[in-house]
Amino acid sequence: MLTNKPTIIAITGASASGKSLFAQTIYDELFPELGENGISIIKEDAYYKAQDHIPLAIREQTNYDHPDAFEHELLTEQLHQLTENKTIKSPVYCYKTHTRTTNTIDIAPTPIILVEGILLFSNKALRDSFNMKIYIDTPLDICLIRRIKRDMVERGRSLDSITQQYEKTVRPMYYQHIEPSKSWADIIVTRGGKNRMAIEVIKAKIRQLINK
Ligand SMILES: Nc1ncnc2c1ncn2[C@@H]1O[C@H](COP(=O)(O)OP(=O)(O)O)[C@@H](O)[C@H]1O
Ligand SMILES: Nc1ccn([C@@H]2O[C@H](COP(=O)(O)O)[C@@H](O)[C@H]2O)c(=O)n1
Repeated sequence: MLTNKPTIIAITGASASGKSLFAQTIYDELFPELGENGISIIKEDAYYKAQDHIPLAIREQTNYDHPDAFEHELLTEQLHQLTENKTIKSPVYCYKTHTRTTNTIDIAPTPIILVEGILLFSNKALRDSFNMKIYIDTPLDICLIRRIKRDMVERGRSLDSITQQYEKTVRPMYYQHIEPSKSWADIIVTRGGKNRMAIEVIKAKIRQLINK
């Protein structure tokens, strides 16, 4: 049971810019002090729309870099529930089948909630849920190299499918929707998930929020 409303910290930026690594590093380094009742991570990717009703070959063509690919209303509603001290059932997404699994994960309210994803600032109601907005600003060519390596190993993709998707949707949507959303950020973090000074600054701010 929380006595104060959670602080919700959004971490956005291009695909493979280092959002997950940045969030996970802050989580791991604060976990010994805060414990599992102190800090949690929510991934925007979990809120990609379910596509069970669409054949797999068609799902492979979906534009996953457009705001309409996400159920942002559900994410906004669930963040609101967390601020009301309620436990949520967060969806679980599968990048191989391009839809949600039948599972959900229970996430209880914690004083600090890190939310990470590519289009967190694209929806006003969602954006207004955040107490702190961080943009990870990594050059797009670096992101592409990281994405190729990651998606081949972790998301079951071929080099051909990664480069086709990159040209068709990932790159254009970055310039249309993600890069302009930088203007909503309170803090811009250069380079990515290993910017040590940025990690220390955010950790210090979180400690201050927890101890006040
Ligand atoms: N600063 C960095 N230096 C080297 N590798 C990085 C750095 N930041 C992230 N990575 C790696 O790049 C890949 C994509 O990073 P990830 O955090 O998953 O990006 P995102 O969540 O923004 O899509 C991962 O394999 C991650 O370990
Ligand atoms: N079925 C899907 C769903 C999403 N993607 C890609 O994931 C990217 C966002 O996730 P990051 O961890 O990289 O931020 C996004 O760029 C989508 O293109 C996908 O390929 N397939």
